[in-house]
Amino acid sequence: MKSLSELREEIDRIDREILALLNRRARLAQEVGEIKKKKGLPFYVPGREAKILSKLEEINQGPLPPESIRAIFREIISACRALEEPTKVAFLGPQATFTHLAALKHFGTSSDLRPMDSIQEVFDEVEKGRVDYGVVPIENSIEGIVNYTIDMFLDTDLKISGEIFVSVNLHLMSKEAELSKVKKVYSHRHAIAQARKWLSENLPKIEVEEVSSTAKAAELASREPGTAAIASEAAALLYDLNILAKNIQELSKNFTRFLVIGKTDSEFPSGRDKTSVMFSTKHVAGALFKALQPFAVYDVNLSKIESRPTKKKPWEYVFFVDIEGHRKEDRVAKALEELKETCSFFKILGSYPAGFKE
Ligand SMILES: C=C(O[C@@H]1C=C(C(=O)O)C=C[C@H]1O)C(=O)O
Repeated sequence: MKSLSELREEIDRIDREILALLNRRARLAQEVGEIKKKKGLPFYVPGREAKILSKLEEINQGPLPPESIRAIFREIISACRALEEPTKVAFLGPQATFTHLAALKHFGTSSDLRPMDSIQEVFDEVEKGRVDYGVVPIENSIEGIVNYTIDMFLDTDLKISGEIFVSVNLHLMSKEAELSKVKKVYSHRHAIAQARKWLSENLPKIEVEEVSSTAKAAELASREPGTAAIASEAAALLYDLNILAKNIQELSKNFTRFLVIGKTDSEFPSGRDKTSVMFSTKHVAGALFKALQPFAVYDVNLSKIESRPTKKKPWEYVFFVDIEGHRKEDRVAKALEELKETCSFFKILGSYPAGFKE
């Protein structure tokens, strides 16, 4: 068996090799950047990045688990991209919200991440070209759709270029060191709903106040003695709070799904893509059935359907549908073409690499 010092020497040697390889990779990415600049192509190619990650996952033999491989390579890619220019990303702030975690998970720490006060502001920043992309929440696995985000697509021409899943682990945190000192709890509406059972069992008579985000709740709890927040671990770190109870959400498997919005979708198919469309049907019997039939005919799996009021005329609806596959794949293209023919309104919101649910 090798001694401790021998093992450490070998690790140091390997680290030097990794460093040299990382810089070789970075120089190649810079060359790619030069070519893209000359051709006027966007530097960020989400489909290519997703393909790199899934290929590495495929060949990985461990012991590192796939989520570690993805996290490490996300950072490598983020750093390589930043050599050209850090990708500018607006997200629903403040710092340490779950949307911030989603943006970090997708774009890496070498990106220029900018917190915004509202979902509307994230859309505005992208539309005005002040940032390259935006990250907004779209649905939670327990609470369902984020109406505000989905309705924004009625009024914008922005496209979807990515999706991100973040597992929501909610903790009760406070400046206080004991639960008995907590007299009031702050959090976001969704987080309060997800922790309702725990609250009624453990803090039954306590005032609970809704605020705009879990991070805002943590900030308030850091300033007001006798209060606590339900928020993420990142918020506890940022605001230096004690975690008094861990994982107080009702279901241990609780995810929020986020969308990346931009001026274009992800044109480059990654091999594991989704496509989102919105449409309205004519007011005739069987219209929705006819609209969705092409998906069955061309064997295209539908992963979500949501209907929302158009807000123009009462009782008129627009449907939002997510399907598996890229709009450039033959069967998807055919199904979408046929769907379009049956609709009074139809728009492709974008094709993008499917997010990883870890
Ligand atoms: C290097 C490229 O440009 C960017 C950086 C990538 C990387 O570092 O791997 C991948 C895709 C692009 O977002 C490329 O397109 O290959």
